[in-house]
Amino acid sequence: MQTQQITHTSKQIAGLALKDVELKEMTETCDQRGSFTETFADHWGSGIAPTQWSMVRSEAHVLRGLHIHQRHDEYFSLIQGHCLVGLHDVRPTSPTYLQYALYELFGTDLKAVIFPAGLLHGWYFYTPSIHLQAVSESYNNYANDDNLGCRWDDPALDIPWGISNPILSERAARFPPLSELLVTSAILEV
Ligand SMILES: Cc1cn([C@H]2C[C@H](O)[C@@H](COP(=O)(O)OP(=O)(O)O[C@H]3O[C@H](C)C(=O)[C@H](O)[C@H]3O)O2)c(=O)[nH]c1=O
Repeated sequence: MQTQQITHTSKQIAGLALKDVELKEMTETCDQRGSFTETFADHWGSGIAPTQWSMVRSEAHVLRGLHIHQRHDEYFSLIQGHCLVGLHDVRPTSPTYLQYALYELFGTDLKAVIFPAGLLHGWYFYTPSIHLQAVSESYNNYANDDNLGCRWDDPALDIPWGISNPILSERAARFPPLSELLVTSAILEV
């Protein structure tokens, strides 16, 4: 059995270890045909029970988010490309409330960021990329009433993205600052 030679390591590059957030390592087993990697298994005990899996392609310089969901947990794994995953904790009862975490992921070092409801999250892609995403509540259920967001570059988030003028969706370009999101939503009352 061979394992993939890792040239770039997917890891947290800034911020704190946020409560209940996991960077899950995977084992890519290689042979002469290619490789095989388990990307999720119930027995990992990761604390998320996915009800929907999605595969997402992104162009270079795209930033998706920041979004917040108050009911569902989420799983993110980069399969191909190079990206950043930014998180900001807005759970008032969390010991890491209002702290952030920033991860740099490479498709050549498969890892998953798994995080609970109540964390603002977004992903930036340096190169054309493909990622897997899983949620514990399906989009057809949460889209209309649990899908808020805030500006990705609000200084109050503290996230050191190190990028400028990413490509956003029209909706994300209109997102309010964090302070407005916290006031206009019920996040502070959770
Ligand atoms: C999320 C989703 C979207 N869609 C459709 C709806 C739109 O026509 C299109 C793009 O959706 P959206 O602009 O919401 O996608 P993102 O901005 O990439 O949102 C995603 O990334 C951020 C960071 C998140 O937190 C969202 O939960 C996550 O799914 O795909 C679906 O058909 N199913 C889905 O589950």
